[in-house]
Amino acid sequence: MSDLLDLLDLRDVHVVHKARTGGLLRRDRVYALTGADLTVRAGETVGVVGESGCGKSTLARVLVGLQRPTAGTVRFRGEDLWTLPPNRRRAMVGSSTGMVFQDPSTALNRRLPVRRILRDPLDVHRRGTAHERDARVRELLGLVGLPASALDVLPGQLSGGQRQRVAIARALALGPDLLIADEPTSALDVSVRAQILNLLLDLKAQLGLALVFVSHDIQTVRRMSDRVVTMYLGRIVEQAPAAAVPTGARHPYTRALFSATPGLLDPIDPIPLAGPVPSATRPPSGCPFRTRCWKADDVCATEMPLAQDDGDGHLFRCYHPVRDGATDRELISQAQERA
Ligand SMILES: Nc1ncnc2c1ncn2[C@@H]1O[C@H](COP(=O)(O)OP(=O)(O)OP(=O)(O)O)[C@@H](O)[C@H]1O
Repeated sequence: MSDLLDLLDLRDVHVVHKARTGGLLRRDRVYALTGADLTVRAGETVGVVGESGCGKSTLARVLVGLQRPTAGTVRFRGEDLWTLPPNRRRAMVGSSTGMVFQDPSTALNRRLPVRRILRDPLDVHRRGTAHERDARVRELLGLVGLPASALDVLPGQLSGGQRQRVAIARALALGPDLLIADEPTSALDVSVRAQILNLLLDLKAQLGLALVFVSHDIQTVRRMSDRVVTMYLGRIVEQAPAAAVPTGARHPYTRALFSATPGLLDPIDPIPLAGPVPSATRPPSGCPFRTRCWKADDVCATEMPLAQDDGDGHLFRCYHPVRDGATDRELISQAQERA
């Protein structure tokens, strides 16, 4: 049931790519996103974590209407996006969402001065008079903490951090309700990462934005988010209030992922997992994590478990969830025994 605070609602969304993974003539199906259910509410920050290739960017692209799902529905403020006429869909998504990509060097047109980069979305969407657009461009620069002197420079003349500020300003140009940041700091020097993360948090508070934040850096995700979404091999396996992660996480994979992050938990070693991540072209039947999970048994191979609700928006899909209050030491010894 959706309510007025729901901005985006994904129901049973699948994305299957065709890719040449097995030689020139063979095109395999890559199951990038499978059966995703996710609601993003106004003003909240949702962090998305998971190993490389688990479908985080695909999910982000679906959320901003850049990726059409193979199946399932994407509702934006209650409207089924992919049944709208293309012009309406683009206008709706374009003015209500903004996307910040990993690498501002490739995301910004190198030949255009900052002024043109920021004017462009306002011109395309015909926002206000020429005078108002110029004023908005100056306002955007101020919002991201850049001086007016940056208006006439090319992206190449700016530092990486300044370029990412320009990319954020551009994503904010049309006054979106939702900002999606896909690894927004991983291409930046370590010294400026915290500044960009703090800028995103300030903007979110100042403008009342919802923020979807995708990152490999799960410590940062946890610190920045209200809710943490864990993905594994194209599936959302858990969504938990950030305060409940990691020790209150119920899915074995979330526990294992966080246990591998130095400094977060007490244990000396990460929870050992069996074998590698299976291929997204041939995901295992049932729960995709079962081939590596120390708790898996025959039932896990049957079908994907239904989502269980732990209250307070905490959902997980597992036949053998981690017991509430289980310590990581306990989980490590269980996993070692099973190995
Ligand atoms: N256009 C595409 N064509 C074929 N396969 C694709 C395409 N885009 C993504 N994939 C595959 O879909 C799966 C999910 O990719 P995705 O980029 O969403 O993962 P990710 O979690 O964001 O990875 P990373 O953290 O490395 O960016 C991967 O197996 C990837 O190789």
